Amino acid sequence: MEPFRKAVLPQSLGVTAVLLLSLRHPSSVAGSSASFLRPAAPSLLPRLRQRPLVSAPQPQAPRRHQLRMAVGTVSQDEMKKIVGYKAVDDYVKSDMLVGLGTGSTAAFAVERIGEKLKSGELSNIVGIPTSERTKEQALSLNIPLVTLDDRYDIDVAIDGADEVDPNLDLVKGRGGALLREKLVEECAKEFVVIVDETKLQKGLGVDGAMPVEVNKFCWKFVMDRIKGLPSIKAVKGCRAELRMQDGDKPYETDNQNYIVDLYFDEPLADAKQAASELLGVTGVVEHGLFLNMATVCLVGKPDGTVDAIKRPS
Ligand SMILES: O=C[C@H](O)[C@H](O)[C@H](O)COP(=O)(O)O
Repeated sequence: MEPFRKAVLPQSLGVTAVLLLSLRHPSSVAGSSASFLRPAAPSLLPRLRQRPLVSAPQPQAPRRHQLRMAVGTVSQDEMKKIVGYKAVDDYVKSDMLVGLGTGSTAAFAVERIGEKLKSGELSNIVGIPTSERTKEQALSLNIPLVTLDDRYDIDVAIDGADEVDPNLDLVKGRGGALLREKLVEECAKEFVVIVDETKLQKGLGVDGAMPVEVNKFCWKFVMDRIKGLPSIKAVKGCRAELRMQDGDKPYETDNQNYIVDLYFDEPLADAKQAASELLGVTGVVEHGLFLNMATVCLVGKPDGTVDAIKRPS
């Protein structure tokens, strides 16, 4: 991973230059990024100048370095778009059942599927959305949908993540969709994680909230029990907060549950143990540790290229 410097660049800088460079010198675009950019280039350039077509901002648990940008060329939003489009171009084929993720990065993958269905490049795609907002976006793009109750032979799921460690284990759920995401992504033959480079971490739980979805009933009691779990309370600086929305109202998930966000000053020493202890607490519905699930991670980089990292075997 390249080091980050805290610097803010004008958004207009960069992507145009990188795309022009990529078009003139395709070999300068890393790996399979070249094949991604070449066919899409004529239509991609004008589109990248627009603001991203994502749904209205959702309440998100804060991320410590959310505004951090690498000194480079493309903005964080542009990295998300490039990586979201590439995931669809590389992993989605006609006739597939596709898990549709949630969040600002996954929204670009959904957008690309809609676009390719409309143009006829893809046909007979059926999606399974991981949240109500993804469902709305997919329906607006005329993507046919089913639920897990109808089918669960998912060929590929594409979703963002809040943190990715070197084993491709993840923290997810800062957008509140963790339960449905985990249900869908556990069924997928291929789970493609799409992130910009700022999401790569050496360990899990250190760059912002680690969400836990809990039943509303006796949530304070459940939160206290979570804080007291050996693998949680042992982590330096551990604290727990009920996620709020609009100031003083608890945030509610699509499943009408609450979210307890855990914060730490250092990464979880044993994420597997923490996952198992969390699920042992009555009242915990699901947690945001997605361990041993991702099969590949596509990482959007500040120079407009994409790295593909396979799960270490
Ligand atoms: O609940 C939200 C999901 O887990 C998202 O995949 C995650 O928060 C990443 O979202 P974004 O791509 O907006 O950073």
